[in-house]
Amino acid sequence: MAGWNESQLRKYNIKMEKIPTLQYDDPKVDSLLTNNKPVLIKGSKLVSRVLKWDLDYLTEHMNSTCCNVLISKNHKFKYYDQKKITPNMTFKPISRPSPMIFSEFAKQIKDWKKGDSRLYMQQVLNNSISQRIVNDFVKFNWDWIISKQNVCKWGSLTSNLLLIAQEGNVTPCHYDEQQNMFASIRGYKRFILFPPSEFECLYPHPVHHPYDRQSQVEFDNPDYIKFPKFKEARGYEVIVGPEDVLYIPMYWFHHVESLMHGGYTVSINFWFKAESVEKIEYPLLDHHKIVIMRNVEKMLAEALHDPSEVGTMLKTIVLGRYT
Ligand SMILES: O=C(O)C(=O)[C@H]1CC[C@@H](C(=O)O)C1
Ligand SMILES: [Zn+2]
Repeated sequence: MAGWNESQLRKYNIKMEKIPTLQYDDPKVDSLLTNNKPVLIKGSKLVSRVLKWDLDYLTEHMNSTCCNVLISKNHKFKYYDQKKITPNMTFKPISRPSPMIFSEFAKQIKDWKKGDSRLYMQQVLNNSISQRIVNDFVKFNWDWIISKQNVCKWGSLTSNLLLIAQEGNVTPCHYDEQQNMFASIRGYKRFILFPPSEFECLYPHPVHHPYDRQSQVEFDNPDYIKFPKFKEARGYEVIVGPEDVLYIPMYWFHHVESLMHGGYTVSINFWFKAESVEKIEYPLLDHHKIVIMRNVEKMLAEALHDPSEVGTMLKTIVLGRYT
């Protein structure tokens, strides 16, 4: 019995294949990881000793800790970079930070009624959290995850994000610039992943926009006039359940949703810097091309002293000359 069913998934008009699911000791796991290919890994026991991290336990041990909570008028929690909001910009994000102490967050989740704003806790785990949480943190299967970090020659572990979502919460499609091992502690999450080569079908916002790295396409109501290639996007789908670990390769786009009617979910991710020493070899990999495009946007904005002129100059370079 899977513990979930198709009726709990939001419906999108996207072509999707499955992501391979392998046992942690299957040698194919390392070959997928080292080739930047997603894989769902079972049996690693990465977070098995913290399965007790439910709202009651965390309230008891994080009670008065102030945590980073996002609040949204709908079910979407689209990340934005505060530092990229300029004074003359009219930017109205769907979700916004609303820091609160853990016990308040837990209470609002429990008392939530349809129509209320939704909440999503996304709290970086550091030693300012309670001693008990720190004690639990050291019980992760560090030997296993460090062995993966080494076999893939990833850089340092930069952070762990503790994620507590209400059922049905959605993190819209975006990519990150770090390697990610994503572990589920409670509940089920559906991931739709797209390789970096799908960049032109997913239309991420310009680099200097606060929504940098986030797709402009509303999956539940795509604007096929503005984003015609979205029709051709080919994704990969996987359901991540308790104790599963999903490898999300850097620069792979991902849409994440906590299954509807599945209760709240508790997850934790492990973000690693990319290769410690990544020598660029040819032919370039698809994610290298995203890095190059990002550098072109950054360099042009720097040279023009005005990010709003970047699009005009790129059109001048391309239209009628490279098209
Ligand atoms: O781990 C990542 O890369 C993310 O995007 C996290 C931020 C929101 C989380 C979610 O599960 O909804 C996933
Ligand atoms: Zn992400």
